[in-house]
Formats: sequence, structure tokens, C-alpha cells
Amino acid sequence: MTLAIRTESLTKYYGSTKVVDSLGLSIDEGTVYALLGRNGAGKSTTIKMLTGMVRPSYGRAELLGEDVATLAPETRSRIAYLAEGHPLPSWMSVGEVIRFTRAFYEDWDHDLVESVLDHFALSKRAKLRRLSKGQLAQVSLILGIAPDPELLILDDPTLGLDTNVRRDFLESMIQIIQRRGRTILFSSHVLGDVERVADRIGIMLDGVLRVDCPTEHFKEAVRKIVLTFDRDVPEVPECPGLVGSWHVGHRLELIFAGYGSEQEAAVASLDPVEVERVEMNLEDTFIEYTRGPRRSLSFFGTEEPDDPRPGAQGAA
Ligand SMILES: Nc1ncnc2c1ncn2[C@@H]1O[C@H](COP(=O)(O)OP(=O)(O)OP(=O)(O)O)[C@@H](O)[C@H]1O
Repeated sequence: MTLAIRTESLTKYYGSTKVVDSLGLSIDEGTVYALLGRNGAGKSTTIKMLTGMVRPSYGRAELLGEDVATLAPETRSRIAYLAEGHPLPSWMSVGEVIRFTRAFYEDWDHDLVESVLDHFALSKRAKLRRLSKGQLAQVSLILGIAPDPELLILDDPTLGLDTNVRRDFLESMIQIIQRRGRTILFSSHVLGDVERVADRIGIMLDGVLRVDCPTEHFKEAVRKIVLTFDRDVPEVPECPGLVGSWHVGHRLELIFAGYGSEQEAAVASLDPVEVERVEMNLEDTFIEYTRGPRRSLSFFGTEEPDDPRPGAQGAA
């Protein structure tokens, strides 16, 4: 399988703050990959390094098998990038921005543009400054997909859109791109959407990629177990895969990444009066996982990063 995106020890410092820490990503062609993380986790910085807008402090990135730092114009034309907030020249009309963008590309799928304009009920005569956020996102998507890119990178494409517009946008994006076996990398905060469209997720915590695995694998692996006691909540023993524990009154919530016989035995040793396994969707799973201690788990396909600086200590 060919890799559409590959990064090696990709690291960014702003001043003395490390905002992306030794990122090692390998994304196969044809994958819809969602990059997740709380505000400030380093998603946009990662995307900007991938698209050559920000220079890494250390490490390197490849798109479609070529180093981002020396990407040939032909390779660049096989990649589309939709920036956060969909910045577009507001004085142009929809038709004008389409004609303007078209001039930069050799390939341009005119029929696709017409059919997606029609699908979104967008008029070519409409001025961009009069469009809603959702409509601007739709125009951006059209401009991004018209050159039929092999790789589409989107930074929080549905930010600020209402639920219906968001769903329609994502569904259209997936239908159009995936039908052609293309690769998509997008960042998002809307976990319900991610759950429906992403094959694979990466979760960044404080600049570190802590999870990198199929979406289903993550959902299945993270378990919330709620224990009830008829006495004070006992001390929780060390246990592999335990990523968080909280107690309120006589209830103890435990979050595990990987729940098997060893974890079951640890739970039983606490001698609760009741054990409840709580079902979680991706949103719950993400929240529970990201509020726990910042631990790396090989379970999710990532390793603790090493600081690439010569003589530096491993990351905390
Ligand atoms: N140009 C910059 N100069 C200094 N610090 C920056 C710069 N750009 C980003 N940062 C910092 O880097 C960290 C990561 O920011 P980034 O925008 O990559 O996060 P994010 O995960 O995309 O967040 P959000 O979900 O809020 O968009 C933040 O602490 C941010 O303040």
C-alpha cells in the first residue's frame, strides 16, 4: 500500500514551547483520516507543516511520496488544501472565483463543478461577501475538488457550520472524493461527524500524537466501568491500560484503554457491590480519554516520542 502522507519526527517549536512533538504519521492512500484534539493540541500547526505553510523545527514530511520542502509543482497540483475559515476574495462572485482558481490548474473537472454547484443550489452570480459561512465552505470545497486532487487536506472544514449544513458538507465531500479512491486528512472537533466518515483517527494531546488507529478500534478499546461501593471508595491499584479514575461519593469511574481479564481482576479486587459497563460513542470516548493522564499507549499504535534535538531528553 502506498502512503499518501508520511511524517518523521515532525516537530515545531514556537519560542521555547514545543507545540508539535515528534509526530510520526503514516496514512495509506484511500484513507479518510481525522485529526482530533482539544483546542491548542497542535492540529493546525501540523496541517500547516504538511502543506508547507509553516517550516518544521525538526523532522520531515512527505506528501504523495515527495518531501514537502521540495514538492514539485506537478505533485502540488495533485493536492488540495482547504484552510480554516475558508478565506476567499470577498469581492468576487462564485463564478469569478471559480474562473480565477481554474487558471492555476491543468486539470479541472467542469462537470463536477456544475453538478456540485447544483447540489448546493449555489448561483454563480452570487457575491462571496453575501454568502453564509456554510455556503463559503461549499464554494471552498468545490474549488478544492475541481482539480480532482489525489489528496485533500482540510483544516476544521465544518467550523462554525450548523448541524445540517455540516452533515451535508461532509457527506458530499466523502461521496465526491471517496468515489475516486482519494485520500482525505481533516481536523475536526465534531466527533459525531468524525465517527460517521473517518476510517482512522489520530488524537493529539499537547502536541503529541497519542492515538493513531482505526476509528472502530478506538471506540471498542476504551471502556468506562462504573463501580458502586457500600463503603468509602478504595484506593485504585496500578493497572495496565488504566487511563483515568474519578470518584463521586460511593461511585468510582474507571477508564481503560484495553479491557481484558487482567483489568477485570483488578476491578473485582476492589470488591464493589455493583459493576456497570457504560456504552460510549466516539464523543464520550474521546472526552474520557483526553481528560485522563497524558499517557502514551502502544495499544493505539503510537510510541512515546523522542525529542529529536541532539542530546535532548525524551518527551514527558
Ligand atoms: N504563529 C504562532 N506563534 C506562536 N504560537 C502559536 C502560533 N500558532 C499556533 N501557536 C500555538 O501553538 C499551539 C497549537 O496551536 P494549533 O493552532 O496548532 O492548535 P489546534 O489543535 O489547531 O487548536 P484549535 O482546535 O483551537 O484550532 C497553541 O498553543 C497555539 O497558541
